[in-house]
Amino acid sequence: MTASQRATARVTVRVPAKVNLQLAVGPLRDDGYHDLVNVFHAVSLFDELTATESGAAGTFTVRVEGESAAHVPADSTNLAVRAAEALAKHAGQTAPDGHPYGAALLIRKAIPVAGGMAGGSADAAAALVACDALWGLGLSLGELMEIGAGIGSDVPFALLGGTAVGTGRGERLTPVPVTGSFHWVFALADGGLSTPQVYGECDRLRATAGEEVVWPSASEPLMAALRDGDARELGAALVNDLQPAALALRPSLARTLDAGRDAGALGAIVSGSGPTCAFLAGSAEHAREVSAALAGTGACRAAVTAEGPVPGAEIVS
Ligand SMILES: C[C@](O)(CO)[C@H](O)COP(=O)(O)OP(=O)(O)OC[C@H]1O[C@@H](n2ccc(N)nc2=O)[C@H](O)[C@@H]1O
Ligand SMILES: Nc1ncnc2c1ncn2[C@@H]1O[C@H](COP(=O)(O)OP(=O)(O)OP(=O)(O)O)[C@@H](O)[C@H]1O
Repeated sequence: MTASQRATARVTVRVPAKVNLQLAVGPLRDDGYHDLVNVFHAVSLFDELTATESGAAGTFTVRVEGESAAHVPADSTNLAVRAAEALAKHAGQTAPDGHPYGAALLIRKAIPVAGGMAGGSADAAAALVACDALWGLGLSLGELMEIGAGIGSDVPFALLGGTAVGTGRGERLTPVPVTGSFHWVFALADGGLSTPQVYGECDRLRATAGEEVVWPSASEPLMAALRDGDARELGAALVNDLQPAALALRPSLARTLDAGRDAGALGAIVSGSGPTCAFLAGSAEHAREVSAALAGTGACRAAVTAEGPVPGAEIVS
């Protein structure tokens, strides 16, 4: 790429949030992670990330816009910056013409922060796709997923999208066949929950109860519901082993889940590590009804509708 091409180059990537349809938490490993069976589902709540050449060669900057921007770090701890830096390292730090890789990142945030919907991981995935294109690297999806797994367990799925089973710590993915679309309502909460704290609380609750931790496996009824496109069956099969921990740390979520069930949702579950709650509806119209009813109860900060599955991080311009 020439200096003048560099001055104008700009890549924008759209990346979805996720909800976990089944989050089965297995034993705690020696490295501090848990082995999982994690059925990821990408939904149509999107962050957008634009990467341009940075003013000073070889530097990385980030700016965050959106309602919750104040809660997202705008420095080198931002997961999007960490991902871009990891990609530059993978590519040998400098372009073939000797120009050091760098990028100015702009994130337009719509995914709730620390909400259990993998917003930070989504931005990391978007940065990988955007910088790969900006720098003309042409890495494969598999290569980007491998670099992403070094940033966070949820990052490979944000690249892949759709619906997929994650094993290991959630980074080893197998796509799951799905018929049609599912309609969701997400109840957004005030403030977030820390993922390590929720896993820690899960361990603590299990130890206190003397619960035997079994090796997780994928739920057959869940897989059948996805294959058949059956929202009622899917609603009944949703399961999240982190839910008791999220409820213990944020007891008000029990009221949010009840409010969604009372509003007619086919399934109600805490999304990942929470505190966002996810409700399954039978159609787009039903989702709008559940969303309006939920918002009216005051049991959440706001309710939004979305559908899934949708593709993973993709270049939009
Ligand atoms: C809750 C989920 O969002 C469900 O998809 C993920 O399991 C969390 O994925 P993530 O936010 O990308 O998490 P990471 O950044 O990889 O790990 C953060 C922390 O979460 C805990 N963690 C995460 C993944 C995993 N399989 N076991 C864990 O115990 C560990 O304490 C880890 O230090
Ligand atoms: N680009 C980013 N967007 C959001 N949070 C970020 C970002 N980079 C770093 N963070 C930090 O990561 C923390 C977790 O944010 P995130 O929104 O990814 O949580 P989450 O959705 O609960 O994650 P997960 O569902 O993957 O467990 C935030 O509190 C924030 O300090």
